[in-house]
Amino acid sequence: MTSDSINLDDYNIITEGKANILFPKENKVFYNPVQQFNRDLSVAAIRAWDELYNLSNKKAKGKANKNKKKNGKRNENKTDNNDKENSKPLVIDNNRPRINILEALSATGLRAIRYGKEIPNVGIVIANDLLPNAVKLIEKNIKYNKIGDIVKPNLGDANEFMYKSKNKKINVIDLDPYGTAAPFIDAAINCIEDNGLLLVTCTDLAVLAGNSYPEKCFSLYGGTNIRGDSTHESALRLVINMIANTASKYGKIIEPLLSLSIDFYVRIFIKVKRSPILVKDLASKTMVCYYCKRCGVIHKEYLGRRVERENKPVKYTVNSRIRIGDECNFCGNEFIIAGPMWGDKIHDKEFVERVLKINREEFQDEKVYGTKKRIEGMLTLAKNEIEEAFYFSPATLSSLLRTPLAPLNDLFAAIGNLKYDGSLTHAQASSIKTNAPWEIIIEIFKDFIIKKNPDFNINKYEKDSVIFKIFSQSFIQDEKIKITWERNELSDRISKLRKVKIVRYQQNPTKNWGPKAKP
Ligand SMILES: C[S@@+](CC[C@H](N)C(=O)[O-])C[C@H]1O[C@@H](n2cnc3c(N)ncnc32)[C@H](O)[C@@H]1O
Ligand SMILES: [Zn+2]
Repeated sequence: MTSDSINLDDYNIITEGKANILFPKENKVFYNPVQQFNRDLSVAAIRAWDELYNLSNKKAKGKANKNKKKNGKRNENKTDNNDKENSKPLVIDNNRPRINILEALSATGLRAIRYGKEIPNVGIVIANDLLPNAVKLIEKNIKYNKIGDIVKPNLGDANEFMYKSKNKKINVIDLDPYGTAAPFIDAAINCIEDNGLLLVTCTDLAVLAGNSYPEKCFSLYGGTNIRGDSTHESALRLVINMIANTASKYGKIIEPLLSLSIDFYVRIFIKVKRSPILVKDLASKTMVCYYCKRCGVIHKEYLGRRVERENKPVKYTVNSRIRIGDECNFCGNEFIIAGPMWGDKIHDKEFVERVLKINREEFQDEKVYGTKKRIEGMLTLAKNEIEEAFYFSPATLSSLLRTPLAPLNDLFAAIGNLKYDGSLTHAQASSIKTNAPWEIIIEIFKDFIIKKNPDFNINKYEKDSVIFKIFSQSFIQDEKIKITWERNELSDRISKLRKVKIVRYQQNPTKNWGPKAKP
C-alpha cells in the first residue's frame, strides 16, 4: 500500500494526539511513548499561554491590531536582508496574527504536527532538525498528515536557525533535546517574540540532581545542586536561573509559568519579556543555599536586595546578612553550598489553572489525550504548592531520629496549629513544603517522639547521636509556642489533596521505558 510516494510497508504508524506518525521499521528513529505526557501537556500549555497572554486574550488582541494599523500593510516577511534566501520556505504571514511556533529539535515532526493540528490559533510551525534523515522523515510525516500549509520542515543547526530568525515573529519556541538544553538558550532568547512562550526540556537529571556531577552541573547551569530530599526542585531552580541569567544579558526577564520534575527529565514553561528595568531584580531573585546533608536544614541567602523606599526609586544593594555558623546547630554536621539558583516563584497559579481547565474541557477523548489523568493529578499538586522553596520528607527525618514514620496528616496539623502554611509537592511523593522554620519542624518531631513513646529517655542514646543533640537543647525560646495535634484547616486541605490520584510515573506502555539514548 502506498500514499503518494511513501511506501507504507516501510513504516510503523503510530497515532498520538491528532497526529499519525510514520516511524521507519528499521527503527533508526524511535518513538518514545513516555514523552506523550510532555507533548499533551505542551499542547495545553501553548493554548493556555495564547488564551491568557497572547492573541486569544482580548487586551493582547487590541494591542496587536493597533500595532498592525500603525505599521501599515505588513504582508511582507520582515527579515534581515542577508537572510532573505533562508526565509523563503518559512514565510510567516503577518496579516494573520497567529501563533508561530518553532520546534527547534524535532526528530520525526510528531510534536510539530501535533501543534499544527491541535493549537487553534496556529500560524506556522517550523520543524527543524540537524540530521538530513530526520528532516526527510519530517517531510514524509507532514505529507502523510496533509499539513504542509502549516508545518514547514527545516534542515539546520537549531542555534544557527534561531539567530537567523530573529525577525520572523516566532512566538513559541520548544527545545526538547537529548540531555541539556543549555547550549540553545542564548539563541532562543534572542529569537523569541516579546511575551513569547519558551518550552524547555532537560533530560540530564544525573547532572541536575543527585550526587555525581557537581562540576558538570556548574558548567552547564552556573550552579551546583542540593543533594537531598529537595534535589528535584533544585534541578528546576538551576535550569530556571540559567535561563533568567541568559535573558538578562539581552535586557529580558522571564516569568516561570509552570516548572515540573517528571520521570527522568524536567520540563519548564517560561514567558520571556523585554524589560531592561526589571532585569535589575535578578540578583534579588537569585539565591545560594547552605544545606546540611544529615538533618536536611536548608538556609537560603539571596545574592542581592531590592529595597522599596517611600517616594523614592527602588534601591538595589548587596546582601550582607549571612546568618549561619560554621556547623549545623541541629545536628553538628558541616554545611554544603548549593546554587546560585532561582529563588522566586516557579509556577504561576493562573496559568496552571488555565492548563487544567483546557485539560478538563478540551481534552475530552482519552484515546487522543492519553495522559489527561496524569496532567490533572500533577498540575493539581503543582497549583497547590506554596511558594516557599524546597520540601522535606518525613521519612528521612524519622529515620534520622530513629522514630516510627511521622504521618503526613499529623505533621500538617501540627504545622497548621502554629499558624504556618504548608503543601505537598509534585516533585516528590509524601513530602512537605512549609514556611515553618526548621526549628519548628524539629520541635514538632521531638514532640511526636515523646507522644509516641512516653517512656522516652534521652540518656539511652549515644552522646554524639543526632537525637541526643537535638533533645539536649530547645530550639524555640518562646514559651507561648505549644505544639498541638488536633486537625485543622491545613491538615483537612492536604488530606483532600492526597485523595487526588496522581499518576506519578506513567503506567508504562512499553517494556524498557525510560530515557532513551541518541539513536
Ligand atoms: C530528543 S529528540 C527530539 C524529540 C522531539 N522533540 C519529540 O517530541 O518527538 C532531539 C533531536 O534533536 C536533534 N538535534 C541535536 N542537535 C541539534 C542541533 N544542534 N540542531 C538541530 N537539531 C539537533 C537530533 O537530531 C534529534 O532528532
Ligand atoms: Zn544538620
